[in-house]
Amino acid sequence: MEMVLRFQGVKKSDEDPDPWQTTIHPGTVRRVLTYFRPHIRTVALFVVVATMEALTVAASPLLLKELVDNGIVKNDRGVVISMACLTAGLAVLGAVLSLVSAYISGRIGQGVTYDLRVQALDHVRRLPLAFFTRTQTGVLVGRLHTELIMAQQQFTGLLMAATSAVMVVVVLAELFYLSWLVAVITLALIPIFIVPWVRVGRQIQRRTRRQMDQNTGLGGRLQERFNVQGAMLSKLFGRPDEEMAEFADRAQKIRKVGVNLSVWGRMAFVMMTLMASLATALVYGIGGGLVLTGAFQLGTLVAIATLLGRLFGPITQLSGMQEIAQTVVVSFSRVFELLDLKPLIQERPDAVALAKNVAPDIEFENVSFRYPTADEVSLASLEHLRSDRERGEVTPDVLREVSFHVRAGTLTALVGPSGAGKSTITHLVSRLYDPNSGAVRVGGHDLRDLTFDSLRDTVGVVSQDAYLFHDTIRENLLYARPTATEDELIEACKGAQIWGLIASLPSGLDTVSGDRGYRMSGGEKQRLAIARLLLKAPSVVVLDEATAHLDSESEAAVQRALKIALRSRTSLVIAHRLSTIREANQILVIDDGRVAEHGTHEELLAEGGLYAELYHTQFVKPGADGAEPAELGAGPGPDNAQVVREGER
Ligand SMILES: Nc1ncnc2c1ncn2[C@@H]1O[C@H](COP(=O)(O)OP(=O)(O)OP(=O)(O)O)[C@@H](O)[C@H]1O
Repeated sequence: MEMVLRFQGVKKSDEDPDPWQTTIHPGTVRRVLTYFRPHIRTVALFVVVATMEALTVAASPLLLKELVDNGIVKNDRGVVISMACLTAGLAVLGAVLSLVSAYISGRIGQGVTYDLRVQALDHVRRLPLAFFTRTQTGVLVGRLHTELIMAQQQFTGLLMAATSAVMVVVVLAELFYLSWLVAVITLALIPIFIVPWVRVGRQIQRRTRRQMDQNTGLGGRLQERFNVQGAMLSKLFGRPDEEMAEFADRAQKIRKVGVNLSVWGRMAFVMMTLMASLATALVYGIGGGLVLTGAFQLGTLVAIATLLGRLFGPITQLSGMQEIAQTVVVSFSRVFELLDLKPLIQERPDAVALAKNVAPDIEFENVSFRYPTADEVSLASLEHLRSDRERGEVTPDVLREVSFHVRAGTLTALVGPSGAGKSTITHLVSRLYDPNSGAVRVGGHDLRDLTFDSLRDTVGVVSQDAYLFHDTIRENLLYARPTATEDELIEACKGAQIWGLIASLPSGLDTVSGDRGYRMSGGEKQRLAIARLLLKAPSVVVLDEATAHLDSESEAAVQRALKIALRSRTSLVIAHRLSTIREANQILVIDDGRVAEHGTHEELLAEGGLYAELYHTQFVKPGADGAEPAELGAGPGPDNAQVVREGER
């Protein structure tokens, strides 16, 4: 049976739907409890300390009774002093125990959420690229970070409420011991105080969750708009007034819920104080009368009044327990949702490693592929913009029955119209996706039979727009090989034709690069990526040549760097430069997800098919007799660096 947690009575008109109104699947609570198992000893210690704390709290009213009845009333100074000292001692002990229990409950709460956080981060790290292409980064970060912080706080609150449960039991037992009549009246009156309190608690919880959702939403939006690319896009295309209005609207909602929350928080405090005062008045009113009639001793009255003062805090805390528990379970279940996403790409238990330092061949055999649907790889709640219909929509095959063979140590160039499937082919070689049918083989092994480590070591990728972390150039390079020495780093940079630039920077390799550091040009970034590749020294290179216009100096430098990077390696290059295409051992012309033609430059030109057409319309400057070839997708540049043929390697 499914348990549906619904929080009724929320004004929804101008609010987003409440994501906390969530269906909890059977077994979720049990699954949350399994996270306690490793901390069971700490939980046991917590119960012991919480019980001791409750006993110290409960003992002091009895000492006060003794002080009044046998000290003050009987005029015995010794009893007064000793009971006062004992009460003070107990108060100190109670305070120490309270701190200890807060520490232990904090440890349990943090421990449980630590386990969940590490597990979730590890799992998300393994999810396929398709998951990240679909998911809104800000929302994912919110789910993994902000919401878990909230879960942890609530979790600690839940444990503190458990202390309250022990306290309520002990205090009620003592009340019955002192006067069963007062105890019964108290029990009867508790609901009158508790019902409004529960309502207030619920409002606070709901608003806290809404505040968190709104903060996460705004955080995600800021992250998207204020990174360098986002900021540039919004400066070039943005509609500043509308965007500002949207930000202001989100900020306004946060402000509104914040004001609301502070009022409800104050209301809780006022109610608590009011309840304690009313209870004290009631006890002294009724109990005072009983003392006058002789039914009660004065000490008993003082003890009961003190006890009641200590009952309300724990009871109010307990009354909010259900709401807190719901929040914890919902928070956890939102992380479980992520954990339950099965990575489409998995390593087989019997996976084998490829031989190291030997350039393998690459083979595509009848490979068909379509990009996975949103339902297959991601969660609706992390995508926001997609409709249910779109989520299940199956996209058409992007590759259809693709077969080709790249011999070991040779260069294959992929050319073809935009959207033909060239990048998709390279994605399959690095196993970012698995084919839907057919097989991709490297060194004779189906990629699905290889270990992730060995595939990662074997295949090196240089993309068009190489990504750099916001870190020093050194750290960005060491990412490829953490053990590289200074000399090896310099050697790689020299090979990639980027050392001249790095050496001229005041901080050299320690210059911070990336979005917020030293901004490298497209050509420089690609050469740094080539340096990273040289350090990694893979035996297969997958390269997407930059289409961006490079000045002739950069162009020549990139070509020289490539010449070194591709030497003795099996290479698959999405080629945009004529120099690369001409020098390739094999050219594959990709069109509409198929290999339309294959051969060398000369063979394909002679064939007079799609390649010849592409060559004449895009490779050769139109309109000029005997025109010089231009670079495909790049501006004209000297063809002074040649990628070596197999024989020259
Ligand atoms: N993540 C994705 N999800 C769904 N479809 C995708 C995805 N990535 C690419 N496609 C689609 O797959 C097809 C092939 O794309 P691909 O990037 O492989 O083409 P390409 O030949 O490399 O194009 P270009 O030269 O413009 O980079 C295109 O129709 C594209 O829209």
